[in-house]
Amino acid sequence: MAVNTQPIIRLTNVTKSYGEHQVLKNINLDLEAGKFYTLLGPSGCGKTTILRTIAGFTDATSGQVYFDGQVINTLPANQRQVNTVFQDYALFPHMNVAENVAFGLKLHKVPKDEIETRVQKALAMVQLADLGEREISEISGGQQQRVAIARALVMQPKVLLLDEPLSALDAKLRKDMQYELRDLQQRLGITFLFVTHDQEEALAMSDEIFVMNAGEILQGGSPVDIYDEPINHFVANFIGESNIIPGKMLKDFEVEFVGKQFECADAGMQPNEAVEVVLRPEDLDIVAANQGKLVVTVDSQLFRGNYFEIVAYDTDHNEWLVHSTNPAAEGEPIGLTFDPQDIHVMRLNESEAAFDARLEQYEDD
Ligand SMILES: Nc1ncnc2c1ncn2[C@@H]1O[C@H](COP(=O)(O)OP(=O)(O)OP(=O)(O)O)[C@@H](O)[C@H]1O
Repeated sequence: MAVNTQPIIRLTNVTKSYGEHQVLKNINLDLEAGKFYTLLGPSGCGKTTILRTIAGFTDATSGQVYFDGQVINTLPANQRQVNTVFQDYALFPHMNVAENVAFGLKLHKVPKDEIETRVQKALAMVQLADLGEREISEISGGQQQRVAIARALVMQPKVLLLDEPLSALDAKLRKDMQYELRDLQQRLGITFLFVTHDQEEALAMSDEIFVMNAGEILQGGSPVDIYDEPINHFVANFIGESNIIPGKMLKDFEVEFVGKQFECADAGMQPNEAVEVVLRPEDLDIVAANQGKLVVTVDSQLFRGNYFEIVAYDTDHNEWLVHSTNPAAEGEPIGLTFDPQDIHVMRLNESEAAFDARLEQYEDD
């Protein structure tokens, strides 16, 4: 039997403009059924606009939005099999918890006893089975957040859109909810599209992350791929902490930076092509100055609980961030070592679109 690989949601060449301001530029996105996806990017990059376009609250200026293979650009929001959990929860303050969850079902004229069963089940899913009769003003922020999720899940959507649903919670509750949401998604097996500007949250929760900036998706991939192989300076900087150092690709598997040559794992660039080299702070080991592949001078350090964050400078005045379990002496030189596969070489100003364009040109030749 053929496996259905059609994406549940597909966006092709979607743009959105408000007057002169283009807030989405040629968005292409495929979401498979049953996976946890995250849109990650800074404030104002267009994450919410993508969610609203999928939900049917905003019309795309151009391009197509598909649900299960059908174009849904003109389908009203209430007829889409998609529900949204909003950042501010948007609960009805004059209704109790159960009434809030029941609201959408009543609107769809679902029979009363079915409503009761489904509401109870949805409340149990988010561990609020006993709080149905409480007023919204009588529950905590974290519980309100769960009501908002229950209210969306009770509609049995195929896709759940979550717009920064954890941003109002304190750090501890936020971590707990990350686990719970991930667990819920896996148990229900529906597609989640989650929006955040918190890279740690995105890395912890997602099957796949789309990193956005200024209305564009710069890179999509698994958390490990995006962390280990950032496509450009922006992604490297946005996902985790990085040392990004200017360099030159001498030939395949050989790169130069800070005036020295290093073996690396990258290939396929022009000889002597100008590049940027990414080295993660946790991939650098400190050794005696005369044994290092590079020598840097320690400027300052902070104790971060399970490691020391050390700031140092090389002779070209590049700043180096190093994570070490041992402290270093400020003002003193230290040696840094790293493995060839810890060096990640990036082309300058690389984006997936630019890469794809190059590939197409290559295929046409
Ligand atoms: N109705 C509107 N009219 C004009 N501009 C809008 C409108 N809605 C959004 N924008 C603009 O579109 C851009 C993208 O907004 P969007 O809300 O999608 O960003 P975001 O990535 O979700 O940001 P945040 O993380 O702050 O919520 C912003 O510059 C915003 O000001």
